[in-house]
Amino acid sequence: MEPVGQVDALEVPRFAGPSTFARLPRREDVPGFDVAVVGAPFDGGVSYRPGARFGPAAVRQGSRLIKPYNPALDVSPFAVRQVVDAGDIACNPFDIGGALAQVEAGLRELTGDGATAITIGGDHSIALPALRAAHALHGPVALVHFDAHLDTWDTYFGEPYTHGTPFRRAAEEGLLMRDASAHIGIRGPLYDPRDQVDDARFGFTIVHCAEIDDLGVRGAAERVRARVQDAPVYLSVDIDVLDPAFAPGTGTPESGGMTSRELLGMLRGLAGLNIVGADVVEVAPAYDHAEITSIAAAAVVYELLSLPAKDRRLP
Ligand SMILES: N=C(N)NCCCC(=O)O
Ligand SMILES: [Zn+2]
Ligand SMILES: [Zn+2]
Repeated sequence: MEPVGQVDALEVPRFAGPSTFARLPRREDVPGFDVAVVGAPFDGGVSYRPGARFGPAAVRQGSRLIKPYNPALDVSPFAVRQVVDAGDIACNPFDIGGALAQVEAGLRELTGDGATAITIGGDHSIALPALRAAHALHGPVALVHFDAHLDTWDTYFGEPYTHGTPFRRAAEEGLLMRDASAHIGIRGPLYDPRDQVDDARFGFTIVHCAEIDDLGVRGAAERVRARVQDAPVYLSVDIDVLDPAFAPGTGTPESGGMTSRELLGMLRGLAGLNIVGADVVEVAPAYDHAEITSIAAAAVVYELLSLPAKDRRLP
């Protein structure tokens, strides 16, 4: 059966009707699916500005202009696989551990029959249960992590589960392959020089944001490809990897970031990797202007949906 695609924007105006991601069908509207876009509206792990709980709704709204054909990768991602919007996972806003368990259970349920999920956060703490769910299916994964921040810190106020700590927990829990993961876009002040030593110990290499000036987008993508090779990849995009000019609507903005063109170009440069799961997190729409951040995040999700579709082209 042909996949059910988007509502036709030449028949029903883009601004009309329900706000599913890219105006795709809801999970319950089709018999089955290959890929689910799902919201994890939880922001109980933030250290600064709150509001990422409204990220999923804002990214859906920011996705209304997306069209079916992606010329940059020469694919029609919604024609070669059934992509659905699976709604939001209900997350307890008063219980971090409970919310993370709900995200893990929600993702396991969605992906148990071989589908993949792209999760829209929510703050970055939701990447930990997403990695747990990916690990349950694939074993240890290579993490490709776009962010201004390392997010491998230990605790905040003594708390282990926060948006600054998911990848330390993931390494401790054995969810990551040894020496296969990479951070891209890192910049800004650290707490201590040892932060980077700890980070390396957890198996990460860093493509610092300023290095992209010298390596170029293609060179930076090459470094990531060489690092992960054919490992199962979990791809996590903290929208604050973009400069605040390109993503003002986020909780912990850092000056001197990537342009959205660089980020989209780097994602396209990762076509062919074995991506088993992904997220886009930290969109906090209360700080956004003119949907700049949510449109960028929606474009990131679109590229993520296009990457595996590249291998599944219609004849
Ligand atoms: N935005 C994320 N995920 N992490 C930022 C942590 C910044 C801090 O140490 O407060
Ligand atoms: Zn960040
Ligand atoms: Zn982060």
